[in-house]
Amino acid sequence: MTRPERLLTVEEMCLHIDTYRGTVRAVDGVTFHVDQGESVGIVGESGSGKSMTALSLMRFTPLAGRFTAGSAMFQGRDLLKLSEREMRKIRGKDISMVFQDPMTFLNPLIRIGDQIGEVLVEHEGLSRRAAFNRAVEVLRQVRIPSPEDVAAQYPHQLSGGMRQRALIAMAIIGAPSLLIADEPTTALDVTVQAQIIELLRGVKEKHGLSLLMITHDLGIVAHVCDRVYVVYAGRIMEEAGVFEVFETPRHPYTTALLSSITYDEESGDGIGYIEGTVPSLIDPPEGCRFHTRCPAAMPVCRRLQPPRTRVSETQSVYCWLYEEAQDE
Ligand SMILES: Nc1ncnc2c1ncn2[C@@H]1O[C@H](COP(=O)(O)OP(=O)(O)OP(=O)(O)O)[C@@H](O)[C@H]1O
Ligand code: NI
Repeated sequence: MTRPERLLTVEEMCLHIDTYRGTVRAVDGVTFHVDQGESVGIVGESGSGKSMTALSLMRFTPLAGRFTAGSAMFQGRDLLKLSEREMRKIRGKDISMVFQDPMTFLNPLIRIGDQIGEVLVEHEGLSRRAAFNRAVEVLRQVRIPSPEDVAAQYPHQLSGGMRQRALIAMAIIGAPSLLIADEPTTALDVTVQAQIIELLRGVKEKHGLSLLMITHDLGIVAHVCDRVYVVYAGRIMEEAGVFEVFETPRHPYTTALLSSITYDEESGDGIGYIEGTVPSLIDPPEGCRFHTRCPAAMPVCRRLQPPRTRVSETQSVYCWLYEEAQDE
């Protein structure tokens, strides 16, 4: 078996944001990777640092944010250290991103076709007209009906689902090798959600790109991802192949997340929501971040951050339950 090529390697990445209330450790020592052609999920509750992890890779982080440690190697370069000018060459061309709310990214004053074509004007030197025509083609690829008409429209003239399709068109027109999608369906109707997820899957296959899917929804992970990282309060708790995460979850947090989604099955009972909320990342718990909500917490969990324990080729867990030397 040939080893797939590594596309992105993030090691011990820390993004700290200074606020008037203190420093938010939004991403706090996160290690993960994405291989060529792979679809990787980052899943966790609200406030876990998923978006900040994604935005860090695009360097769309808040002004008050600082990378205090770590690296994010992409095609031989550390994304965390590039200048804004170098990043601009990468965005849209090598790495692109789809957001939860397309309106935060689409310019309301520019025609859809011109916005989508912009990356070709900027990076490939195409004329406005040629770029517009290519945009129409890509709008067709993402199955927008009457793409010529839509390309000439403005964002507010489109429905939410169509806007998200347009954003996906914009994300793929530059043929990036990595597409990051941050909760791309959360703001959409349920039926439209399924269509957008299917579209992303299709786009990934067709263009052979890698997908980093940020979501709180394990259903989407099951549907789209090859592997997944479970995050909590700015740290990774577990990483696993998509079957492993459902069949043999190891971390108590992963188990809790899984039980929180089984409620809508036949019986309707057994609602296992996770008690409590994600702690403030200004003054997060010592030791394992999850110990304050963990049913299996031991004294060591309160004091020391658990190391990574490998349990299979593709599964690792950061939990003292799996560490031999836990009585240190
Ligand atoms: N601009 C900002 N300034 C300061 N803190 C921020 C800022 N944006 C986010 N945070 C904080 O960073 C932490 C991580 O937030 P993030 O948005 O990455 O979480 P998330 O996992 O994406 O959650 P959600 O599922 O709600 O999108 C949170 O504690 C949040 O309050
Ligand atoms: Ni988010």
